[in-house]
Amino acid sequence: MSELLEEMGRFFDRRVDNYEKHMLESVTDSNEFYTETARLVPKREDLNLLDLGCGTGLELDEILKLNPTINVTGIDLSSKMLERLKSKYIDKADQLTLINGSYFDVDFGMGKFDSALSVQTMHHFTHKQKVTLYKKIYYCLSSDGFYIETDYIANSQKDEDFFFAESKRLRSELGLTHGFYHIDTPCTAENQIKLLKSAGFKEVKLHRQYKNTAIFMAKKI
Ligand SMILES: C[S@@+](CC[C@H](N)C(=O)[O-])C[C@H]1O[C@@H](n2cnc3c(N)ncnc32)[C@H](O)[C@@H]1O
Repeated sequence: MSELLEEMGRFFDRRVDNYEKHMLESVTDSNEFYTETARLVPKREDLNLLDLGCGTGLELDEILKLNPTINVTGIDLSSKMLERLKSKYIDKADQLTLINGSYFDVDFGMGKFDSALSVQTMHHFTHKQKVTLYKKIYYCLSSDGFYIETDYIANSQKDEDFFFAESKRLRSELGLTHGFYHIDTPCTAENQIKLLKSAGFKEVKLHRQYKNTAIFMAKKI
């Protein structure tokens, strides 16, 4: 496989050692969006949270400070990222269920979670893939549950179109017809809201927008 596009899990497996340093020191506004995301998670005893693309747990570092009794199901394609997360929280092992797989394939169940969230992982998928996934998230939430998405966003439709065209061009040049590869295809905040609403979420708000990252809150009812 050309190094131009790396398979998603392998991309993060290979970068695990420098991952947290990179996110915390080089990604614009990361000093704010992790803490703000954590602030939105309800503070209730024994809350059940689904974390999609949990990685090494940067958002969980903040969430666990505020919600020490939280139960987290974390799903990630990269086994190395999950190993790192596990080693950080040996003392919280009974609160963490870690699943090495794709959140497109893993069954989330029905009404099992009080909240779901994803941080910096959804900007790799098409509109159609996202709506399919958002429907799964919708069904796995309890009736008063909500989904928080913190993600890299495109600042205009022109930028979004450019990212998707580049992804299509590279995939076509490399003959990649399926599978997840690491290439950024962020959507505008407006499109994100439309996609979440079309999956069934009743109230979708842009909670906060930073330079290249936005936090969305999508309520089930
Ligand atoms: C940029 S990292 C974000 C990790 C963590 N949420 C954070 O903010 O530090 C993106 C993560 O999403 C995971 N990921 C990407 N696509 C995935 C998929 N289809 N299923 C599960 N995990 C996925 C990657 O393996 C990676 O760990």
